Amino acid sequence: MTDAVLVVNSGSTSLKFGAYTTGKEATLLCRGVVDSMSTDPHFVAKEPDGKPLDAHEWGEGQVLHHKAALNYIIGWLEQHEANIKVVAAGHRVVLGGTRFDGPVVITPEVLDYLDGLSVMEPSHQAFNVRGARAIAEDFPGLPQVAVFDSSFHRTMPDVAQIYPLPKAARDTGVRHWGYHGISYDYISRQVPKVAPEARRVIVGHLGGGASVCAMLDGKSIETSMAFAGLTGLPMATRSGDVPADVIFYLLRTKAYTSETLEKALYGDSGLLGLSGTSSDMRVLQASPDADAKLAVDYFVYALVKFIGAYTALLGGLDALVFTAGIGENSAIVRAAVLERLDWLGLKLDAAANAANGPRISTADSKVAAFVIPTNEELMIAQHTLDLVSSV
Ligand SMILES: Nc1ncnc2c1ncn2[C@@H]1O[C@H](COP(=O)(O)OP(=O)(O)O)[C@@H](O)[C@H]1O
Ligand SMILES: CC(=O)OP(=O)(O)O
Ligand SMILES: [Mg+2]
Repeated sequence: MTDAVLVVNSGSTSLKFGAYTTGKEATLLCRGVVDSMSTDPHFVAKEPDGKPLDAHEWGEGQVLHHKAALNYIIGWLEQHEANIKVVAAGHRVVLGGTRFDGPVVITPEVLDYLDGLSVMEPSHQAFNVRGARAIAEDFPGLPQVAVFDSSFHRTMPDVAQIYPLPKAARDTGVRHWGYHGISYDYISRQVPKVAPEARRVIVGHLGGGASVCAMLDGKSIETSMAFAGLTGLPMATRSGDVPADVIFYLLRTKAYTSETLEKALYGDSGLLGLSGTSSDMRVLQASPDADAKLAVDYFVYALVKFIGAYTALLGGLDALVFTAGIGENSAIVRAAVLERLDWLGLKLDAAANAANGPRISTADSKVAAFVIPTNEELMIAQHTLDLVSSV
């Protein structure tokens, strides 16, 4: 049996996992997902290089709760060819609130605090907590750690962490939290390896959820995803920034109720809303449809707008980094963004960009641009090992 840290990213309908070695440096043993948990649950496990290891289906119409999914995963790890004994679990939790600016060992009291934050972040938080609670109930002796997306952004200056609202509204706990911090934490540790001189860095975490982060000396000073997972860049199905006056108009005219509008902003907007056909950048890029092109154009437009603003906040730019699904794989989006940043002295190396980097700017470009694959799971495994071995 190999001892392992189980990394869990527990979402609303999917539960992603990775098993990592213990010891000084975490190394991936295997990973997988239980998908479509409320409609057609199926399990897939893969080797670190992506080779399929195993699969299982529960059947269409079946509902698999987080608890059952985690029991299945832990049982599978121990019993199948993987032969892995889970000795600790690390969870991705999007919001740590004011209490946690770094990873924390999970206790029942910590879980209650984190669950209490779900009202602020409806799309991830409650599901993240549910995964941790399921393990706490069924494997009570297992040490667990929560690693937060919002923690990385607690270095933002005070002025960047507030909104210009009346004190009564601010006193309810409204803050610019920021997200994707586990990914930014990882990237901030990679940047010095490829650009040791770079102090002013902008990173685009462009996945299904997407955001931009301005980093000075590896620390977040601003980020685009704001209070919950809805704001900033347009995303696969989330709107990104939409003015509050538009929201009020849609409610006042009764085009939507607050429930249907929230659902539309989270689930039917962004790339899907603009294209009317797909939330997947790959599909949109390949489509001849004018609305698909509009969706891609808007994504690039919003990205350039944030990069421009963040360059001003940083007082210039040394390096631009693309990461996550779109950032790592879409040469089209990266080229379109860099083309519009020519004024910054950013020069695209087209061949390197087509090969997905790592450096996609030319040697004489004043600003360097990189593709750096993110690794949120490794970051969670490492933080978990650090905390568990120190308790
Ligand atoms: N080759 C590609 N070209 C363009 N976009 C891609 C490519 N591969 C993946 N993507 C985009 O990446 C997105 C998923 O990113 P990822 O970081 O894996 O997402 P998440 O963590 O949100 O599930 C997909 O929605 C898809 O649009
Ligand atoms: C916080 C957030 O939006 O995460 P994801 O991109 O995983 O949906
Ligand atoms: Mg992601």
